[in-house]
Amino acid sequence: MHPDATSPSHRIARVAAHLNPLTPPRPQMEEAGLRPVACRAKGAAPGFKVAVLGAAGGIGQSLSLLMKMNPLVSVLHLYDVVNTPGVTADVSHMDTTAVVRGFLGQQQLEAALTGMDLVIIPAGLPRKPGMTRDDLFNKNAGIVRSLCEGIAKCCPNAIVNLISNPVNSTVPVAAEVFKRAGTYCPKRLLGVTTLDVARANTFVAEVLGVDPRDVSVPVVGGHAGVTILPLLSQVSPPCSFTADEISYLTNRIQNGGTEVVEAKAGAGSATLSMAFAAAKFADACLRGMRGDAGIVECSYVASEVTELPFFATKVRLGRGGAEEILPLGPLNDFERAGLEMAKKELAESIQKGVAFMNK
Ligand SMILES: NC(=O)c1ccc[n+]([C@@H]2O[C@H](COP(=O)([O-])OP(=O)(O)OC[C@H]3O[C@@H](n4cnc5c(N)ncnc54)[C@H](O)[C@@H]3O)[C@@H](O)[C@H]2O)c1
Ligand SMILES: O=C(O)C[C@H](O)C(=O)O
Repeated sequence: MHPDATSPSHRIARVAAHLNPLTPPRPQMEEAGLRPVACRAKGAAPGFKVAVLGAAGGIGQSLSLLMKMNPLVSVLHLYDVVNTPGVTADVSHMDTTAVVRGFLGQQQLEAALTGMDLVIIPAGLPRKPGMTRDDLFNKNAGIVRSLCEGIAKCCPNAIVNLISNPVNSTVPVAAEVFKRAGTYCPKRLLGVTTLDVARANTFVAEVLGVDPRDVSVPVVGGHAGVTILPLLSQVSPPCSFTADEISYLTNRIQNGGTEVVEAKAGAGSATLSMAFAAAKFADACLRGMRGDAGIVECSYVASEVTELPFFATKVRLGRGGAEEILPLGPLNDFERAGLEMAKKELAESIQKGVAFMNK
Protein backbone atom coordinates (compact mmCIF):
# COMPACT_ATOMS: atom_id res chain seq x y z
CA MET A 1 0.00 0.00 0.00
CA HIS A 2 1.16 3.54 -0.78
CA PRO A 3 2.63 5.17 2.36
CA ASP A 4 -0.05 7.91 2.25
CA ALA A 5 -2.93 5.52 1.68
CA THR A 6 -4.25 5.95 5.19
CA SER A 7 -3.73 9.73 5.28
CA PRO A 8 -6.86 11.79 6.02
CA SER A 9 -7.19 13.06 2.43
CA HIS A 10 -7.01 9.56 1.00
CA ARG A 11 -9.50 8.30 3.50
CA ILE A 12 -11.92 11.10 2.65
CA ALA A 13 -11.51 10.39 -1.07
CA ARG A 14 -12.32 6.78 -0.43
CA VAL A 15 -15.42 7.63 1.56
CA ALA A 16 -16.54 10.10 -1.13
CA ALA A 17 -16.22 7.41 -3.79
CA HIS A 18 -18.31 5.15 -1.59
CA LEU A 19 -21.04 7.74 -1.09
CA ASN A 20 -21.31 8.33 -4.81
CA PRO A 21 -20.87 4.81 -6.01
CA LEU A 22 -21.39 5.62 -9.67
CA THR A 23 -18.18 7.68 -9.56
CA PRO A 24 -15.34 5.60 -11.02
CA PRO A 25 -12.36 5.15 -8.71
CA ARG A 26 -9.93 8.00 -9.10
CA PRO A 27 -6.65 7.03 -10.78
CA GLN A 28 -4.69 8.60 -7.92
CA MET A 29 -6.55 6.37 -5.47
CA GLU A 30 -5.46 3.34 -7.42
CA GLU A 31 -1.89 4.64 -7.55
CA ALA A 32 -2.08 5.00 -3.81
CA GLY A 33 -3.01 1.37 -3.51
CA LEU A 34 -6.59 2.15 -2.51
CA ARG A 35 -9.37 0.06 -3.89
CA PRO A 36 -12.96 1.18 -3.93
CA VAL A 37 -14.79 -0.32 -1.00
CA ALA A 38 -17.06 -2.26 -3.35
CA CYS A 39 -14.15 -4.53 -4.26
CA ARG A 40 -12.96 -5.12 -0.73
CA ALA A 41 -14.98 -8.21 -0.10
CA LYS A 42 -13.93 -9.86 -3.37
CA GLY A 43 -10.65 -11.10 -1.91
CA ALA A 44 -10.50 -13.88 0.63
CA ALA A 45 -14.10 -13.48 1.70
CA PRO A 46 -16.57 -14.78 -0.87
CA GLY A 47 -18.80 -12.02 -2.13
CA PHE A 48 -21.67 -11.94 -4.56
CA LYS A 49 -23.28 -8.97 -6.27
CA VAL A 50 -26.99 -8.88 -5.56
CA ALA A 51 -29.70 -6.55 -6.89
CA VAL A 52 -33.13 -6.01 -5.35
CA LEU A 53 -35.65 -4.64 -7.89
CA GLY A 54 -38.55 -2.96 -6.11
CA ALA A 55 -36.28 -2.19 -3.18
CA ALA A 56 -38.34 0.72 -1.83
CA GLY A 57 -41.50 -1.34 -1.37
CA GLY A 58 -42.93 -3.15 1.61
CA ILE A 59 -40.99 -6.33 0.90
CA GLY A 60 -38.10 -4.53 -0.78
CA GLN A 61 -37.06 -2.41 2.21
CA SER A 62 -36.94 -5.25 4.74
CA LEU A 63 -35.37 -7.56 2.18
CA SER A 64 -32.68 -4.96 1.45
CA LEU A 65 -31.93 -4.77 5.17
CA LEU A 66 -31.68 -8.55 5.42
CA MET A 67 -29.46 -8.83 2.34
CA LYS A 68 -27.19 -6.12 3.76
CA MET A 69 -26.76 -8.42 6.78
CA ASN A 70 -25.79 -11.41 4.61
CA PRO A 71 -22.01 -11.96 4.74
CA LEU A 72 -22.08 -13.61 1.30
CA VAL A 73 -23.09 -10.31 -0.30
CA SER A 74 -20.27 -7.93 -1.23
CA VAL A 75 -22.29 -5.49 -3.35
CA LEU A 76 -25.99 -4.72 -2.97
CA HIS A 77 -27.81 -2.72 -5.65
CA LEU A 78 -31.18 -1.27 -4.70
CA TYR A 79 -33.44 -0.34 -7.62
CA ASP A 80 -36.94 1.10 -7.68
CA VAL A 81 -38.94 3.68 -9.58
CA VAL A 82 -39.40 5.70 -6.35
CA ASN A 83 -37.59 6.45 -3.09
CA THR A 84 -34.36 4.51 -3.54
CA PRO A 85 -32.07 7.38 -2.46
CA GLY A 86 -33.59 7.35 1.03
CA VAL A 87 -33.69 3.58 1.38
CA THR A 88 -30.11 3.33 0.11
CA ALA A 89 -28.77 6.01 2.46
CA ASP A 90 -30.54 4.33 5.36
CA VAL A 91 -29.44 0.74 4.67
CA SER A 92 -25.91 1.83 3.76
CA HIS A 93 -25.27 2.99 7.34
CA MET A 94 -25.47 -0.58 8.64
CA ASP A 95 -21.95 -1.62 9.60
CA THR A 96 -21.92 -4.86 7.64
CA THR A 97 -19.67 -5.74 4.70
CA ALA A 98 -21.92 -5.27 1.67
CA VAL A 99 -21.50 -2.00 -0.20
CA VAL A 100 -24.89 -0.51 -1.05
CA ARG A 101 -25.70 1.51 -4.15
CA GLY A 102 -29.04 3.02 -5.09
CA PHE A 103 -30.62 3.35 -8.54
CA LEU A 104 -33.74 5.32 -9.32
CA GLY A 105 -35.97 5.02 -12.36
CA GLN A 106 -35.87 3.24 -15.68
CA GLN A 107 -32.85 5.21 -16.91
CA GLN A 108 -30.74 3.67 -14.12
CA LEU A 109 -31.99 0.08 -14.52
CA GLU A 110 -29.08 -1.01 -16.68
CA ALA A 111 -26.52 0.39 -14.23
CA ALA A 112 -28.37 -1.37 -11.41
CA LEU A 113 -28.19 -4.73 -13.19
CA THR A 114 -24.76 -4.72 -14.79
CA GLY A 115 -22.49 -7.34 -13.25
CA MET A 116 -25.08 -8.82 -10.88
CA ASP A 117 -24.84 -12.47 -9.81
CA LEU A 118 -28.29 -12.68 -8.21
CA VAL A 119 -31.35 -10.52 -8.94
CA ILE A 120 -34.30 -10.59 -6.54
CA ILE A 121 -37.58 -9.13 -7.84
CA PRO A 122 -40.26 -8.00 -5.39
CA ALA A 123 -41.45 -5.19 -7.72
CA GLY A 124 -45.15 -4.90 -8.39
CA LEU A 125 -48.57 -4.22 -6.94
CA PRO A 126 -49.75 -6.13 -3.85
CA ARG A 127 -53.30 -7.41 -3.27
CA LYS A 128 -56.08 -5.66 -1.42
CA PRO A 129 -58.94 -7.54 0.33
CA GLY A 130 -61.27 -9.18 -2.17
CA MET A 131 -58.60 -9.54 -4.87
CA THR A 132 -56.95 -12.73 -6.10
CA ARG A 133 -53.29 -12.77 -7.02
CA ASP A 134 -54.39 -13.19 -10.62
CA ASP A 135 -56.08 -9.76 -10.42
CA LEU A 136 -52.52 -8.32 -10.28
CA PHE A 137 -51.55 -9.95 -13.55
CA ASN A 138 -52.08 -7.11 -16.03
CA LYS A 139 -49.96 -4.60 -14.14
CA ASN A 140 -47.30 -6.92 -12.72
CA ALA A 141 -46.70 -8.93 -15.89
CA GLY A 142 -45.68 -5.70 -17.62
CA ILE A 143 -43.34 -4.76 -14.76
CA VAL A 144 -41.74 -8.22 -14.75
CA ARG A 145 -41.34 -8.13 -18.53
CA SER A 146 -39.46 -4.83 -18.52
CA LEU A 147 -37.22 -5.82 -15.59
CA CYS A 148 -36.40 -9.17 -17.20
CA GLU A 149 -35.57 -7.45 -20.49
CA GLY A 150 -33.00 -5.48 -18.50
CA ILE A 151 -31.63 -8.66 -16.92
CA ALA A 152 -31.33 -10.34 -20.34
CA LYS A 153 -29.34 -7.37 -21.58
CA CYS A 154 -27.14 -6.53 -18.57
CA CYS A 155 -26.65 -9.69 -16.50
CA PRO A 156 -27.87 -12.63 -18.61
CA ASN A 157 -26.09 -15.15 -16.39
CA ALA A 158 -27.58 -13.90 -13.14
CA ILE A 159 -29.81 -16.17 -11.09
CA VAL A 160 -33.27 -14.63 -10.74
CA ASN A 161 -35.52 -14.96 -7.67
CA LEU A 162 -38.99 -13.86 -8.77
CA ILE A 163 -41.42 -12.78 -6.04
CA SER A 164 -43.90 -10.55 -7.92
CA ASN A 165 -47.42 -11.99 -8.09
CA PRO A 166 -49.05 -13.90 -9.59
CA VAL A 167 -45.90 -16.04 -9.43
CA ASN A 168 -47.67 -18.89 -11.25
CA SER A 169 -47.86 -16.59 -14.31
CA THR A 170 -44.98 -14.14 -13.86
CA VAL A 171 -42.39 -16.93 -13.97
CA PRO A 172 -43.66 -18.05 -17.42
CA VAL A 173 -43.60 -14.37 -18.50
CA ALA A 174 -39.96 -14.10 -17.41
CA ALA A 175 -39.08 -17.35 -19.18
CA GLU A 176 -40.60 -16.06 -22.44
CA VAL A 177 -38.63 -12.80 -22.14
CA PHE A 178 -35.39 -14.70 -21.69
CA LYS A 179 -36.24 -17.11 -24.54
CA ARG A 180 -36.81 -14.18 -26.89
CA ALA A 181 -33.52 -12.63 -25.83
CA GLY A 182 -31.74 -15.96 -26.34
CA THR A 183 -30.56 -16.02 -22.72
CA TYR A 184 -33.02 -18.48 -21.19
CA CYS A 185 -31.54 -21.03 -18.84
CA PRO A 186 -34.31 -22.80 -16.86
CA LYS A 187 -31.98 -23.46 -13.94
CA ARG A 188 -31.49 -19.75 -13.34
CA LEU A 189 -35.15 -18.71 -13.08
CA LEU A 190 -36.67 -19.47 -9.69
CA GLY A 191 -40.14 -18.46 -8.49
CA VAL A 192 -40.04 -17.79 -4.75
CA THR A 193 -42.48 -20.00 -2.80
CA THR A 194 -40.50 -20.02 0.44
CA LEU A 195 -43.23 -18.14 2.32
CA ASP A 196 -45.58 -21.09 1.78
CA VAL A 197 -42.97 -23.36 3.35
CA ALA A 198 -42.41 -20.91 6.23
CA ARG A 199 -46.16 -20.79 6.89
CA ALA A 200 -46.47 -24.56 6.65
CA ASN A 201 -43.59 -25.06 9.09
CA THR A 202 -45.12 -22.51 11.49
CA PHE A 203 -48.66 -23.86 11.44
CA VAL A 204 -47.57 -27.51 11.63
CA ALA A 205 -45.25 -26.70 14.55
CA GLU A 206 -48.15 -25.00 16.34
CA VAL A 207 -50.28 -28.13 15.97
CA LEU A 208 -47.45 -30.41 17.07
CA GLY A 209 -46.33 -28.10 19.89
CA VAL A 210 -42.71 -28.02 18.70
CA ASP A 211 -40.18 -25.41 17.59
CA PRO A 212 -40.90 -24.44 13.92
CA ARG A 213 -37.17 -24.47 13.21
CA ASP A 214 -37.24 -28.24 13.76
CA VAL A 215 -40.03 -28.80 11.22
CA SER A 216 -39.75 -29.09 7.45
CA VAL A 217 -42.86 -29.31 5.26
CA PRO A 218 -42.49 -29.69 1.49
CA VAL A 219 -44.95 -27.41 -0.32
CA VAL A 220 -45.34 -28.13 -4.02
CA GLY A 221 -47.42 -26.96 -7.00
CA GLY A 222 -47.54 -23.20 -7.22
CA HIS A 223 -48.19 -20.03 -5.25
CA ALA A 224 -51.94 -19.30 -5.21
CA GLY A 225 -54.90 -20.94 -3.47
CA VAL A 226 -55.34 -24.61 -4.35
CA THR A 227 -52.07 -24.64 -6.29
CA ILE A 228 -50.28 -24.37 -2.90
CA LEU A 229 -50.05 -28.05 -1.99
CA PRO A 230 -48.47 -28.88 1.37
CA LEU A 231 -47.33 -32.49 1.55
CA LEU A 232 -48.25 -33.23 5.14
CA SER A 233 -47.50 -36.93 4.63
CA GLN A 234 -43.85 -35.97 4.08
CA VAL A 235 -43.28 -33.72 7.09
CA SER A 236 -39.88 -34.04 8.67
CA PRO A 237 -39.53 -35.27 11.39
CA PRO A 238 -42.11 -37.94 10.52
CA CYS A 239 -45.45 -37.40 12.26
CA SER A 240 -49.12 -38.10 11.68
CA PHE A 241 -52.22 -35.90 11.73
CA THR A 242 -55.92 -36.50 12.18
CA ALA A 243 -58.23 -35.85 9.22
CA ASP A 244 -59.39 -32.63 10.92
CA GLU A 245 -55.81 -31.46 11.40
CA ILE A 246 -55.01 -32.15 7.75
CA SER A 247 -58.04 -30.21 6.61
CA TYR A 248 -57.28 -27.28 8.97
CA LEU A 249 -53.58 -27.15 8.06
CA THR A 250 -54.09 -27.43 4.30
CA ASN A 251 -56.71 -24.71 4.34
CA ARG A 252 -54.63 -22.37 6.53
CA ILE A 253 -51.45 -22.84 4.47
CA GLN A 254 -53.32 -22.29 1.18
CA ASN A 255 -54.96 -19.14 2.53
CA GLY A 256 -52.04 -17.73 4.53
CA GLY A 257 -51.61 -14.85 2.09
CA THR A 258 -55.29 -13.94 2.28
CA GLU A 259 -55.15 -14.10 6.08
CA VAL A 260 -52.50 -11.34 6.01
CA VAL A 261 -54.23 -9.32 3.27
CA GLU A 262 -57.44 -9.26 5.32
CA ALA A 263 -55.66 -8.44 8.58
CA LYS A 264 -53.87 -5.53 6.85
CA ALA A 265 -57.30 -4.34 5.65
CA GLY A 266 -56.22 -2.52 2.50
CA ALA A 267 -52.65 -1.68 3.55
CA GLY A 268 -51.10 -4.41 1.39
CA SER A 269 -50.10 -8.04 1.72
CA ALA A 270 -47.37 -9.96 3.53
CA THR A 271 -44.16 -7.94 3.55
CA LEU A 272 -42.20 -8.80 6.70
CA SER A 273 -42.62 -12.58 6.61
CA MET A 274 -42.06 -12.42 2.84
CA ALA A 275 -38.83 -10.46 3.22
CA PHE A 276 -37.70 -13.04 5.77
CA ALA A 277 -38.61 -15.89 3.42
CA ALA A 278 -37.01 -14.21 0.39
CA ALA A 279 -33.81 -13.54 2.34
CA LYS A 280 -33.72 -17.19 3.42
CA PHE A 281 -34.20 -18.36 -0.15
CA ALA A 282 -31.62 -15.90 -1.52
CA ASP A 283 -29.14 -17.07 1.10
CA ALA A 284 -29.74 -20.68 0.03
CA CYS A 285 -29.14 -19.66 -3.61
CA LEU A 286 -25.92 -17.84 -2.66
CA ARG A 287 -24.66 -20.84 -0.69
CA GLY A 288 -25.41 -23.03 -3.69
CA MET A 289 -23.64 -20.58 -5.98
CA ARG A 290 -20.63 -20.71 -3.63
CA GLY A 291 -20.55 -24.47 -4.10
CA ASP A 292 -22.01 -25.67 -0.79
CA ALA A 293 -23.44 -29.17 -1.06
CA GLY A 294 -26.90 -30.39 -0.07
CA ILE A 295 -28.83 -27.11 -0.39
CA VAL A 296 -32.46 -28.09 -1.02
CA GLU A 297 -35.40 -25.66 -1.07
CA CYS A 298 -38.86 -25.62 -2.64
CA SER A 299 -39.20 -23.34 -5.67
CA TYR A 300 -41.47 -22.83 -8.68
CA VAL A 301 -39.30 -23.71 -11.66
CA ALA A 302 -39.28 -25.21 -15.15
CA SER A 303 -39.97 -28.84 -14.43
CA GLU A 304 -40.71 -32.27 -15.84
CA VAL A 305 -42.09 -33.62 -12.58
CA THR A 306 -45.62 -33.28 -13.99
CA GLU A 307 -46.88 -32.67 -17.54
CA LEU A 308 -46.86 -28.91 -16.81
CA PRO A 309 -43.89 -26.81 -17.93
CA PHE A 310 -43.58 -25.13 -14.50
CA PHE A 311 -44.15 -26.64 -11.09
CA ALA A 312 -42.90 -26.08 -7.55
CA THR A 313 -41.04 -28.93 -5.87
CA LYS A 314 -37.91 -29.33 -3.86
CA VAL A 315 -34.89 -28.37 -5.94
CA ARG A 316 -31.20 -28.81 -5.27
CA LEU A 317 -29.44 -25.48 -5.53
CA GLY A 318 -25.92 -25.29 -6.90
CA ARG A 319 -23.48 -23.04 -8.72
CA GLY A 320 -25.82 -22.68 -11.70
CA GLY A 321 -29.12 -22.31 -9.82
CA ALA A 322 -31.66 -25.16 -9.66
CA GLU A 323 -29.24 -27.94 -10.57
CA GLU A 324 -31.68 -30.77 -9.88
CA ILE A 325 -35.46 -30.91 -9.70
CA LEU A 326 -36.42 -33.45 -7.09
CA PRO A 327 -39.42 -35.78 -7.53
CA LEU A 328 -42.69 -35.39 -5.64
CA GLY A 329 -42.23 -38.51 -3.58
CA PRO A 330 -45.11 -40.72 -2.46
CA LEU A 331 -48.47 -38.91 -2.12
CA ASN A 332 -51.52 -40.10 -0.19
CA ASP A 333 -55.05 -40.02 -1.65
CA PHE A 334 -55.80 -36.57 -0.23
CA GLU A 335 -52.63 -35.14 -1.77
CA ARG A 336 -53.23 -36.86 -5.10
CA ALA A 337 -56.66 -35.21 -5.29
CA GLY A 338 -55.09 -31.88 -4.35
CA LEU A 339 -52.48 -32.33 -7.06
CA GLU A 340 -55.15 -32.73 -9.74
CA MET A 341 -56.86 -29.49 -8.62
CA ALA A 342 -53.54 -27.68 -8.46
CA LYS A 343 -52.53 -28.79 -11.96
CA LYS A 344 -55.81 -27.63 -13.48
CA GLU A 345 -55.43 -24.10 -12.15
CA LEU A 346 -51.69 -23.98 -12.79
CA ALA A 347 -52.12 -24.93 -16.45
CA GLU A 348 -54.36 -21.87 -16.97
CA SER A 349 -52.01 -19.54 -15.09
CA ILE A 350 -48.99 -20.72 -17.08
CA GLN A 351 -50.87 -20.33 -20.34
CA LYS A 352 -51.84 -16.80 -19.35
CA GLY A 353 -48.20 -15.86 -18.81
CA VAL A 354 -47.08 -17.34 -22.12
CA ALA A 355 -50.00 -15.72 -24.00
CA PHE A 356 -49.11 -12.30 -22.52
CA MET A 357 -45.78 -12.47 -24.31
CA ASN A 358 -47.29 -13.67 -27.57
CA LYS A 359 -49.90 -10.93 -27.87
N1 LIG B 1 -44.04 -14.75 -3.86
C1 LIG B 1 -44.60 -14.50 -2.69
O1 LIG B 1 -44.69 -15.38 -1.83
C2 LIG B 1 -45.09 -13.13 -2.37
C3 LIG B 1 -45.37 -12.78 -1.04
C4 LIG B 1 -45.79 -11.48 -0.76
C5 LIG B 1 -45.95 -10.55 -1.79
N2 LIG B 1 -45.68 -10.93 -3.06
C6 LIG B 1 -45.79 -9.97 -4.17
O2 LIG B 1 -44.66 -9.10 -4.16
C7 LIG B 1 -45.00 -7.88 -4.83
C8 LIG B 1 -44.56 -6.68 -4.00
O3 LIG B 1 -45.26 -6.62 -2.81
P1 LIG B 1 -45.02 -5.39 -1.78
O4 LIG B 1 -45.91 -5.62 -0.63
O5 LIG B 1 -43.58 -5.17 -1.56
O6 LIG B 1 -45.61 -4.17 -2.65
P2 LIG B 1 -45.27 -2.61 -2.51
O7 LIG B 1 -46.29 -1.87 -3.29
O8 LIG B 1 -45.08 -2.26 -1.09
O9 LIG B 1 -43.85 -2.48 -3.22
C9 LIG B 1 -43.68 -2.71 -4.58
C10 LIG B 1 -42.55 -1.84 -5.06
O10 LIG B 1 -42.36 -2.11 -6.44
C11 LIG B 1 -42.00 -0.89 -7.03
N3 LIG B 1 -42.18 -0.92 -8.48
C12 LIG B 1 -43.30 -0.76 -9.21
N4 LIG B 1 -43.00 -0.82 -10.52
C13 LIG B 1 -41.67 -1.03 -10.60
C14 LIG B 1 -40.78 -1.15 -11.68
N5 LIG B 1 -41.18 -1.11 -12.97
N6 LIG B 1 -39.48 -1.33 -11.41
C15 LIG B 1 -39.05 -1.39 -10.12
N7 LIG B 1 -39.85 -1.26 -9.07
C16 LIG B 1 -41.15 -1.08 -9.31
C17 LIG B 1 -42.88 0.14 -6.35
O11 LIG B 1 -42.41 1.46 -6.54
C18 LIG B 1 -42.82 -0.34 -4.92
O12 LIG B 1 -41.78 0.29 -4.21
C19 LIG B 1 -46.50 -7.95 -5.05
O13 LIG B 1 -46.76 -8.34 -6.38
C20 LIG B 1 -46.96 -9.03 -4.09
O14 LIG B 1 -48.16 -9.64 -4.48
C21 LIG B 1 -45.26 -12.19 -3.37
O1 LIG C 1 -51.25 -13.11 -0.67
C1 LIG C 1 -50.65 -12.26 -1.35
O2 LIG C 1 -51.23 -11.56 -2.18
C2 LIG C 1 -49.19 -12.06 -1.15
C3 LIG C 1 -48.41 -13.32 -1.16
O3 LIG C 1 -48.59 -14.05 -2.32
C4 LIG C 1 -48.61 -14.16 0.07
O4 LIG C 1 -48.74 -15.38 -0.06
O5 LIG C 1 -48.61 -13.60 1.18
